[in-house]
Amino acid sequence: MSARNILVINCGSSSIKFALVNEAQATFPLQGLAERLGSPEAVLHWQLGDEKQSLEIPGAAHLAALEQLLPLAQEAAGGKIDGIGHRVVHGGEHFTGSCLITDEVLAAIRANAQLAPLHNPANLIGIDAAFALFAELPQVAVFDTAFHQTMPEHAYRYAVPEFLYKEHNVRRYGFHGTSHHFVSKRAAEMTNLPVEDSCWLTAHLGNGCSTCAVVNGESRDTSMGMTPLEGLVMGTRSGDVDPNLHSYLHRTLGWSLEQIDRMLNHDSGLKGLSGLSNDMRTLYEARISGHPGAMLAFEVFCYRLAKSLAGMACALPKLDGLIFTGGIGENSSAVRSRTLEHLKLFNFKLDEQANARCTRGVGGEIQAAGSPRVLVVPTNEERQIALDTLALLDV
Ligand SMILES: Nc1ncnc2c1ncn2[C@@H]1O[C@H](COP(=O)(O)OP(=O)(O)O)[C@@H](O)[C@H]1O
Ligand SMILES: CC(=O)OP(=O)(O)O
Ligand SMILES: [Mg+2]
Repeated sequence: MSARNILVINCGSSSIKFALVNEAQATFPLQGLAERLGSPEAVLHWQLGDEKQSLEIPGAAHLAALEQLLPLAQEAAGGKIDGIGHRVVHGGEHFTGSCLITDEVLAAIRANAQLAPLHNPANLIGIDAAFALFAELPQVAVFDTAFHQTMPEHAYRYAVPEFLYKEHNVRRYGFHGTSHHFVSKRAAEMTNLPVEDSCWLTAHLGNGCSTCAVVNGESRDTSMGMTPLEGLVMGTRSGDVDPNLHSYLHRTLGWSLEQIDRMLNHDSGLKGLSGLSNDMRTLYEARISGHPGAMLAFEVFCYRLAKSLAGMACALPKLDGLIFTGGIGENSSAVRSRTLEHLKLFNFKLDEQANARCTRGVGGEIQAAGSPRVLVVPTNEERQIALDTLALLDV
């Protein structure tokens, strides 16, 4: 049997990420596809226009993009795609692992759309488009939430009346599980520690940001909650605010729930604090030239991240290393450095040369001699999705 090709589709709220993975090689040569779309990267990031980054998401734009992309992907794979893996953000309590997509699975994903309104509807567009074009291929859903189903009840329950959990699914789920899982496994490999006897704090810092405590290969706690809004400061999301903010804004300003949701999900975070941008690269430049909003956004981001990591440490019996990943975690030596300055009690110290070297896909250990281990580990959610898909094609 020749090595199989897996197409990975990650339809996000404002972008479609896309990869082709061949089981015999770490990266699939995507030249054909990359050239046709004018991108030299192996994992293509197809950004939808800025004007589309809103709640009124343009199903049509996602669909149109996929209708153009999928045939090109098939061509790039030499006409042979053996399975399709989809990132699905919210699987609720229903899914503790990846699974083949059936009608029942699709119904369960639709039922969870309320809990991840920015993500699940976009994920469903990807699945529908792939079924329309490749009806005969097995398709697999890989859930952001599945890795966190090992959290103990004291970590996943909110202190609200029990019936809200039992009858209405109100609990913490956690997200970015594919990434936290991938980087913690990879960190164990990089340090020659057995996955089943190693403990990590992970910080996934992309557009969405979350921390996780990983004990012996399992998630024990994470900063995101019922939806991907809880926890850290993110690109456009506020992270934690006082839950009374909703009623306060409603009573004092007359804002509707939709307005408040929109403000917290789209107009807050780095963008709201800086008044400038949700992009850490822009904020970095602006901060150097003294932009007060950019300086404040950077400081709040790093302090809140440090505070979350310190909290996550409660779930660990020991610490083998702190891992930075995601676009910001992998590239911003300034964020890594400033965050660790807030964690003095942990004795973290960085080797600033090693810290500066870790960017653009270069990972490694960055702590100074004698400090607890700190690693930069490039994440690869697409590869983990491909591996899960291959495993399900075998059963
Ligand atoms: N060189 C860099 N320095 C600082 N931040 C960076 C750099 N490259 C990318 N980023 C940041 O990474 C974030 C996007 O991360 P990414 O993991 O690609 O997001 P997504 O959640 O969409 O997968 C953006 O805030 C971007 O500014
Ligand atoms: C769950 C989540 O926040 O995902 P992303 O970072 O892709 O927005
Ligand atoms: Mg991401």
